[in-house]
Amino acid sequence: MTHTVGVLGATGAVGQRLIQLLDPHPDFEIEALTASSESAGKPYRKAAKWRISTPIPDSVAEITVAETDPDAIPDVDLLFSSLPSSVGERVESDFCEAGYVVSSNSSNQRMAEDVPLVIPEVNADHLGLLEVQRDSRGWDGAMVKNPNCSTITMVPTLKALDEFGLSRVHVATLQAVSGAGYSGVTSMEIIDNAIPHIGGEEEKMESESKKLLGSFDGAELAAHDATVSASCNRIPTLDGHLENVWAEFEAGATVEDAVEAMESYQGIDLPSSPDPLIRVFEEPERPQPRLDRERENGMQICAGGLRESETGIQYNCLAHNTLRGAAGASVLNGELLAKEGYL
Ligand SMILES: NC(=O)C1=CN([C@@H]2O[C@H](COP(=O)(O)OP(=O)(O)OC[C@H]3O[C@@H](n4cnc5c(N)ncnc54)[C@H](OP(=O)(O)O)[C@@H]3O)[C@@H](O)[C@H]2O)C=CC1
Ligand SMILES: N[C@@H](CC(=O)OP(=O)(O)O)C(=O)O
Repeated sequence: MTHTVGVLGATGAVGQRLIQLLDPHPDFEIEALTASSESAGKPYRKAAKWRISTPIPDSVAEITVAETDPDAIPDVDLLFSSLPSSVGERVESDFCEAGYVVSSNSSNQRMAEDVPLVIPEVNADHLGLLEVQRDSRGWDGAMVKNPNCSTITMVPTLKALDEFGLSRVHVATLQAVSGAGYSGVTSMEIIDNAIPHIGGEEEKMESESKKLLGSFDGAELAAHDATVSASCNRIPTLDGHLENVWAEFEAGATVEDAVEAMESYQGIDLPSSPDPLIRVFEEPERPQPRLDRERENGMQICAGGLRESETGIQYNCLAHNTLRGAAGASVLNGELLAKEGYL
């Protein structure tokens, strides 16, 4: 069954990635695009500075961009939101109140108690929080969030390893410039350089991971009790976040155990979910951003360099930050909402 969809913030970097994924999608048909007042009223091809290497799809080129307002768009089954979080904070709830189901990539409300933060292959059951959300907020619509791109890169591997009793995680990231948006980091700042600070990123990785790995009893969500410590760094790659992880466990785990747990980790049957979810490399120098970010349409999680450290297992992981980590993550959540009958 085909569902009609719209994109809030459609002219932006993540909005364009959403359109790239939704235009050929088997189950979704784009009917509404919104942006700021500057863009509203223009055909999409004029409002958006298209910066993706595949051409702007014919299906959206002539759609008139609407104001980001529930009264300005047609009645579609599902909205994807890639608004700046300050704007999302202000308007996303209005759409939910007006009856829209919103799959959002923006960071606002990710940690709210009644908002499911979901990676479908990790915690699809947390979608049950939508019943709690509808009761508490009196909405006909619903809001589901995907996590931060750095968090998405690491958490599927941690979930696979949690069978050994995850107790402590340290992670250091090497994040691509696209995570900061098209104008986020200037060339003078990043060429021949690395920046050991990304505002708010470490706190997001630490808190979002524990929510994602937590358990939902049908009424409340309990965060995982592992401690997570993150150090986030920007490097001059275009796309693909690479992360160095040190994981500690209550039970012992060998490298062979960890490889087996990651390779055999069961994903989920959704159109955008890869099989296998996690690709584990034997070559110690992989994964690498340039070589591995596009695997499985940019949706696979890659891992490698596994070794037994003094405290547990050390490894590297990588994912495409604007596909698996942003637009693709929202589309996957949309597919899950459709499968679970929320549309
Ligand atoms: N998880 C991840 O890897 C990533 C997540 N993100 C997150 O995704 C979101 C979007 O990021 P990105 O695409 O880079 O941002 P952009 O700045 O490229 O795009 C923002 C979009 O929101 C619209 N917009 C801006 N202000 C308003 C407003 N006041 N009212 C309505 N619409 C508005 C813009 O429209 P207009 O063109 O008219 O200005 C544009 O469509 C952010 O929350 C960001 O933090 C971003 C990158 C990666
Ligand atoms: N902060 C991420 C991208 C981002 O915007 O994250 P979030 O979705 O949490 O706002 C990066 O710089 O790579």
